[in-house]
Amino acid sequence: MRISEAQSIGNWEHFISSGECAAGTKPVIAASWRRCREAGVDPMSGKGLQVSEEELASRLQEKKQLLSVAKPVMDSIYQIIKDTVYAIVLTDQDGVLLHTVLNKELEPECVKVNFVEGAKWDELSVGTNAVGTALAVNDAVQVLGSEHYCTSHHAWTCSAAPVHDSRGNVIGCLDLSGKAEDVHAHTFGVVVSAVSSIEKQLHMLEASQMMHAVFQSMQDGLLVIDTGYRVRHYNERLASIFMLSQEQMEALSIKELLKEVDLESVFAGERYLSYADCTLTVGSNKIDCMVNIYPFTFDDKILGASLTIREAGQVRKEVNQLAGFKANYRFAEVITDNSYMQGQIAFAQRIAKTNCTVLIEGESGTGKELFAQSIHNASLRAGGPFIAINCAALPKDLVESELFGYEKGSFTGALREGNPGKFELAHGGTIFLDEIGELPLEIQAKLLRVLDNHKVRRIGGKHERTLDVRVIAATNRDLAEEVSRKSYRSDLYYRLNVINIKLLPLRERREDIAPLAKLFLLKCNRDHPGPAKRFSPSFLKTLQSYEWPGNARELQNAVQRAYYVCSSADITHLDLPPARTSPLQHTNSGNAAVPQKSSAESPAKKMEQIEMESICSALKTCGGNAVAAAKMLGIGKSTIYRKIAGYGISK
Ligand SMILES: Nc1ncnc2c1ncn2[C@@H]1O[C@H](COP(=O)(O)OP(=O)(O)OP(=O)(O)O)[C@@H](O)[C@H]1O
Repeated sequence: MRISEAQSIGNWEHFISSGECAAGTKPVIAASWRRCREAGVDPMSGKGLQVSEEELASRLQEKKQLLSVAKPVMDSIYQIIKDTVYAIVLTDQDGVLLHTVLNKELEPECVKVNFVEGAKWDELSVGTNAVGTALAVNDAVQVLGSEHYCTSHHAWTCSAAPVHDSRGNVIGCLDLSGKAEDVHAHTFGVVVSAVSSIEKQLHMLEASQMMHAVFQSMQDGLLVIDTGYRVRHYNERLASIFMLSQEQMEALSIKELLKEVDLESVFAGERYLSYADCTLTVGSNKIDCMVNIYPFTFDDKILGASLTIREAGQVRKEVNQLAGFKANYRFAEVITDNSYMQGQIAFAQRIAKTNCTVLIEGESGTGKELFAQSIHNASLRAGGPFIAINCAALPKDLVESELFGYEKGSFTGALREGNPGKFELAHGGTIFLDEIGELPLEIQAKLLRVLDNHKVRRIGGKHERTLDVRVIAATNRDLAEEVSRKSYRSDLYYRLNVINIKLLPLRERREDIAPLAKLFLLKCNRDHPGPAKRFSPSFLKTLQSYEWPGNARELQNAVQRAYYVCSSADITHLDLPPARTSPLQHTNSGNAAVPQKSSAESPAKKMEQIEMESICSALKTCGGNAVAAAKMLGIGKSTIYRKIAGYGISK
């Protein structure tokens, strides 16, 4: 119940003289008076304490966001009360006035008690007052006339409520102060509801800033459009994917951009659309992207859609990293004591830095892929993918789609979304086309076009994609010979053969047998726990006397096999399979992948017999699976296919 003004003054005088609170003093006021008395506040003073200009500037800066939200609210309150003698004041959490909106009539009164911007109105400075007390008790407070601790404020009536941030911390205080005789029952309610509106807006601002940060920090491009196909929001990542300025982004034609996408069905109410692979049109640019589309609703009505857009190149880069499409070997790991091979390494190191197409010739297992990987790793595109593809291992009718990709529905069996080819996957890196001699003639023409203009058109595709891919091809066939027999396109051969590297078979660089064998043993010892094994002189001698038609790969497998078979620390010739212990004559053939034909009695003939039998038995063990059989024998896939055909073995 409200007490009379006279009674209220009596209560104040009683407290000031005795320190006792008379009955009828509001508890919140009584508690404040006691705090003020204890702190030694002078009841005869009551002037706001002015902070320095620098301090005020820094406090204003700190409360920029609060001010931006509170000022319009204060202005709209002022519009309602402008004909009354009132001041609307915003302070920070320490009670320092940051912003005031007031009726001119009140100005002199405010100046008298220093109720102006930059003055501090906490309890300690000016005793009980709505701002100071609301901040002290963290609650909305109304202080009427002589409830103020200092006599100079007894002509005032003030209502104030603290403002909180989203975590509940007090960050300021809103106050409505006027003449005591103008006291109005609704003032307190106005302050409380204005503060609640300020707090809600602050929370929304915080949430929207959080959303903005999430938006901008996304690795994907984000685009929000409305059902009228207008751009509503986008993040910087998207502008950088599209390579557009802010103005260009805002003027973007969504219909043109998303002409491949069925937006109508999104707006018609389908929940979600996912385009695994989609070409976006930005002006004259075509950008391959992965696009997800999610509609957004308000009051159950679809207002638009949000799109997440990832550059296909970026996705592929990540997939390449995860799937291990990278080159492991470097030139430092290529072992050779042969001077010709050392020259080839030096040459390959030099040309690695260029973007030239390279053709590596050599028998199976001589280290062609090792060279290709080393060239990639020594090149400027070492950070990009290294995609190896064996042209001989691909079914003829799939070579084109594997190399160049296909669009959705381009042929029976094509994936719904379409698929990028190996050339696209190699964008920014190197493609290694092994067994290039096996490429069907019609694909040779298409490959030639790609090499000439660096553009790829997927099967069923409408546009060409420009790619940055270095091509390294390899063959164990004599391509020049194939060209002269017209079974290989001469133009493609010359286009591939810009840089030529020839690798010698192992039998023509026998000095490499021992170092390579030692390297392979070192790897075995490193990969297996337990005491290290070593070669006996008899083992190395036997290795030297063998022809190694499967070259380094065959040697590697022979060493690995011996390592596993050998039960002691010394690996001897007895740990080699019988074929490797029967010495062969040197054939001295430069590119002989298939053993040379000779008389029925020759050791080479015997070797062929052994080889054929080994292949048959491996095929039998592997249920006719040539790839598994090749693995078992330690020879390349293409080698086994060639030998199966050469010996006329039926799987
Ligand atoms: N000079 C070398 N130094 C170290 N390792 C080698 C060397 N040459 C070949 N190797 C090893 O031999 C194996 C076969 O090499 P690679 O796969 O490069 O041969 P390739 O000529 O590409 O064979 P294919 O034509 O059958 O595909 C690999 O494990 C490789 O590491």
